[in-house]
Amino acid sequence: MSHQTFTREEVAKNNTEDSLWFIIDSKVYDVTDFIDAHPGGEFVLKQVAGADATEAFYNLHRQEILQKYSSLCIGTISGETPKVIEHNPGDLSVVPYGEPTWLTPQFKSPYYKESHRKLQRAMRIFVDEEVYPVAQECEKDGKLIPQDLIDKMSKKGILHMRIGPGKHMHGVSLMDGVMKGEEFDYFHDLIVAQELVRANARGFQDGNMAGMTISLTAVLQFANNEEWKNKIAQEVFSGKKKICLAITEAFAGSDVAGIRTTAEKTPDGKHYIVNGTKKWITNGVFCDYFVTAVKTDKGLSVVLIERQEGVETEAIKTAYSPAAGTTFITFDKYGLLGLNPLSSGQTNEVDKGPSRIKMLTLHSVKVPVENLLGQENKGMHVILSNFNHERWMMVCSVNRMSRLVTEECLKWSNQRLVFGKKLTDQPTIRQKLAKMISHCEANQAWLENITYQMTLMPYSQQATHLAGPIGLLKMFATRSAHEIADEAVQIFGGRALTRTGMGATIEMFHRTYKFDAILGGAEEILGDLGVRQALKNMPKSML
Ligand code: HEM
Repeated sequence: MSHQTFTREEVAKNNTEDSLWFIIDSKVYDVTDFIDAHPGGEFVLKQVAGADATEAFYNLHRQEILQKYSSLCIGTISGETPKVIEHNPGDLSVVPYGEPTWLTPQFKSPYYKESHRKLQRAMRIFVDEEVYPVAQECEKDGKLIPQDLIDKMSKKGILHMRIGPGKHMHGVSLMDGVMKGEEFDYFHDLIVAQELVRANARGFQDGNMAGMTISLTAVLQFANNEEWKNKIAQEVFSGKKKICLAITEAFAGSDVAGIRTTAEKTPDGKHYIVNGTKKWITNGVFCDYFVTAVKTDKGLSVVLIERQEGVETEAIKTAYSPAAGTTFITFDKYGLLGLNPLSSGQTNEVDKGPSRIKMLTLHSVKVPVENLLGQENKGMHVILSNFNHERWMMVCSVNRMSRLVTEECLKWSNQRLVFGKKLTDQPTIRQKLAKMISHCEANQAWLENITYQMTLMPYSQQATHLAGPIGLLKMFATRSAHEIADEAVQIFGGRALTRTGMGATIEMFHRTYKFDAILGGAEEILGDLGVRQALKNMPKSML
């Protein structure tokens, strides 16, 4: 920005098409060459030529637009200081309730130590500078996450952190030495999950290695060969290979026991031959490894299948961006013929429109028996073992996104003028905001309480005591998301229905919050789980 200063009289003289200036927040903008390109049209700009357009501008745009178009700014009004607060990478929100209580200067929290604060700050800067711009682009174009960003995350230990605390963190330096992997606990885990959500792109959010967070854990906990386990873990943590969880099928969603994909042992007992299909597999379109639930002779088993002959992946069109890489998978020894065989590393693009499906068609899915995870026919234990962490992570994310939406509503209703008044002057709008804030705060407080219990319990005890509360919390968090999405649309009106402009975040949230209400266990199933677990602990005697 130029440091030239002008008087308001000088600006007023530049009020024609040949020289069109105006003032926004004591800064002078020369939009003469921008008139034709302005998405809101030239007419509105001519109406404020030479004048102070601050109120008109903030009634229609967000602050970031001025940062993006900063080259239009030619100086400031002499003797005046801009009032609008600009957001810099790493900054905390100054909007009330824009951050959870522990990040609000006036409040204290018993849960967070210095290492949590340091990690939060480092993650915030990384997300603002590196993840956000990529996420926005991928979300828009339907592109898959670029390898370059995966490499950066790997170097900072973010891929390690996303699996949660554990032995895999030992010896890992996090965020260029901000803390040691050994110190990493579930509150650090919560921070990583909530900061990543701020990239504000729901499809990309899942495309950003969500598959790994729910599948690599099975390899780390249940691999039957230490050397093989370390090889897979090393490949995935370095970002060279991608892994996902393949459980659900057209025939089996929350009712995992209903899966129909079969794994038959070869006569020599050295391999399984896998046949079947898997649906809604997050990241499947670009993965090298699939942690797959299969039916073996006497029950369920879990095997790691490598992308190979007979594995075919096909992107599914969903309500959110193809950046998520949601997949339909076929394990078929006959496969489909005549389609382009592509290796996962060859493309980071999913076409849009009718031809956007990329298939990987190879032949014969032969899985070495060494790839069995846990014991044969005891796969249910493997599958269930990660559900709690997955659901807890989803609560971290959906609640942070709900907060972001609430923050957007607070900002918008405080700047938008309707009938000559701010939206916040209307009691009905304040009621909506009250409801949204309360849902965010209630969920975060419950989440932190459960997280604290997690820090004190080994994983086996978490399954016994926390599966129910986590189920109930996830149900509540997604019911809250439903309420928040609904109220946010009413506050933003027509702008909540367009994918660009002021209401873009609201439109995306309203279109996609249901992913969280379904994935990882549907609301109804989780509510039921929570109550059934509580009933199990009811005293036997009459009360
Ligand atoms: C440097 C100054 C300005 C820039 C860089 C700018 C840029 C933009 C951009 C990028 C949009 C697309 C919507 C969005 O992303 O939010 C937009 C929309 C719009 N702009 Fe501007 N604008 C400027 C000043 C103004 C002023 C002073 C007015 C009115 C007096 C105005 C009126 C509008 C209108 C009516 C729309 C359509 C908004 C809607 O339907 O929601 N713009 N502008």
